Amino acid sequence: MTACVYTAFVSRAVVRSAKTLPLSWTDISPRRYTILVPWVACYGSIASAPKPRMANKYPKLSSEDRTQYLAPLQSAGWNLVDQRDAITKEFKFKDFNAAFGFMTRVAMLAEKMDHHPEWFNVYNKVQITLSSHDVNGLSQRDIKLANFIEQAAKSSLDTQST
Ligand SMILES: C[C@H](O)[C@H](O)[C@H]1CNC2=NC(N)=NC(=O)C2=N1
Repeated sequence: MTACVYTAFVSRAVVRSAKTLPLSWTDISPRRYTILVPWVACYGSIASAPKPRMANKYPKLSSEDRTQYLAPLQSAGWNLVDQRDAITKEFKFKDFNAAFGFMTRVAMLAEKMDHHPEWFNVYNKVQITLSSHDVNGLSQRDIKLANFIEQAAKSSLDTQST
């Protein structure tokens, strides 16, 4: 940290003294080394500083969360996947155009959320599975995306085949 404070003070001097770029390390004058070494030390101290541990904004769903948020989705046709903590649902549309339009809308939000569905599309069918890698299971991210998917599918109701 001392190196960082020192570095801040000499920054201006570095800019002023760096009129020409050195051709090799041996061309750097001892004066410039006194500036360069603290820079390296400064970056080193920042890089090796322990990263503050932030509580996960989207932790794994608790059993209360599951009753509250998963149950309504299960009633809407989402199922738990065997052998892993994930949910899945298959949507069927009128044709490929309707299916792809739906996927496009979902893709927009997924990218914005940085949370992407595992999905499989053939013609008018779209199978979707949701899970969160960082918690190795279901989180609020999956709930948010699943609820949006439900809305997007509903708005394609006229194009959704039953
Ligand atoms: C590195 C990147 O931010 C992560 O891999 C994101 C991207 N998309 C993701 N999608 C899903 N479904 N789960 C994740 O945990 C996830 N994490």
